[in-house]
Amino acid sequence: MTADGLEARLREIGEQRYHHRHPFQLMLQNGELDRRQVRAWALNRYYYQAMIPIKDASLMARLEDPEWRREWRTRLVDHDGEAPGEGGIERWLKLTDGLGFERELVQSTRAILPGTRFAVEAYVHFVRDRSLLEAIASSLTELFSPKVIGTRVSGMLEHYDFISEETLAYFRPRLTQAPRDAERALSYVREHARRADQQQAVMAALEFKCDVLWTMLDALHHAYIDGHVPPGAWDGESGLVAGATP
Ligand SMILES: O=C(O)c1cc(C(=O)O)c2c(n1)C(=O)C(=O)c1cc(C(=O)O)[nH]c1-2
Repeated sequence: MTADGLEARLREIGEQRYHHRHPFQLMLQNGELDRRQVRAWALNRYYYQAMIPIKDASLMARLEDPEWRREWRTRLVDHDGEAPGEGGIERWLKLTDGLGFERELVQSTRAILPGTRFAVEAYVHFVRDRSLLEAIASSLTELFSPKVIGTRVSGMLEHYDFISEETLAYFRPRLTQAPRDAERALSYVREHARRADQQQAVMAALEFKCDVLWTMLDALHHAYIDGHVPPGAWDGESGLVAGATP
């Protein structure tokens, strides 16, 4: 397959399997969730945010070219910031603050769903254990994130009176960071996946990553929409600051 052919296949995988199609995502953007369900989403997704720089640090440690390490380093800065109080993780905490969560509960991650934990850990392990090409390819879901983020942000602002531009501040920089990161990862993959077996591995890596994101939303759906909250996971009430609207 040519590089263009491979890119077209990758875009097809995203169209079919990315979480923009997940029922929980559709309910979130269409205003069909209650405050408790939106809280559960923010609480669980914190774990993804917190682990992204850890997976990127492990990926970066395997990049032998300083040029590529410099490129990848910006991802760590985007999430961790250059100083305390900055960066994506901190902005995600602004969202959980806005939803009334105590930071201690969020940052401890003790109340997240086991499904969230297993899915996110699987991503971190995949990036650590597979080839560098597969690790980089697994970040390519970001080709599709600006669109789903745009729909999610405008839907949430329209439908939920407990959500504001300020609490959703996490997503604004992602609209420029994600395309930049995805373009770099895509150019790496186009250049390095030449043989058929490499191209198959790249497509499988993207499918795996779509499954990670899908599984995170499945876990939320099962617990907080179907009502099967696993033992030990957030019960919908605890961990809120005194005076937060239930
Ligand atoms: O809101 C979203 O739908 C969404 C999706 C994804 C993604 O496609 O993996 C990421 C993000 N957000 C995100 O904010 C982010 O920092 C991020 C990093 C990565 C990655 O795989 O390295 N994906 C994503």
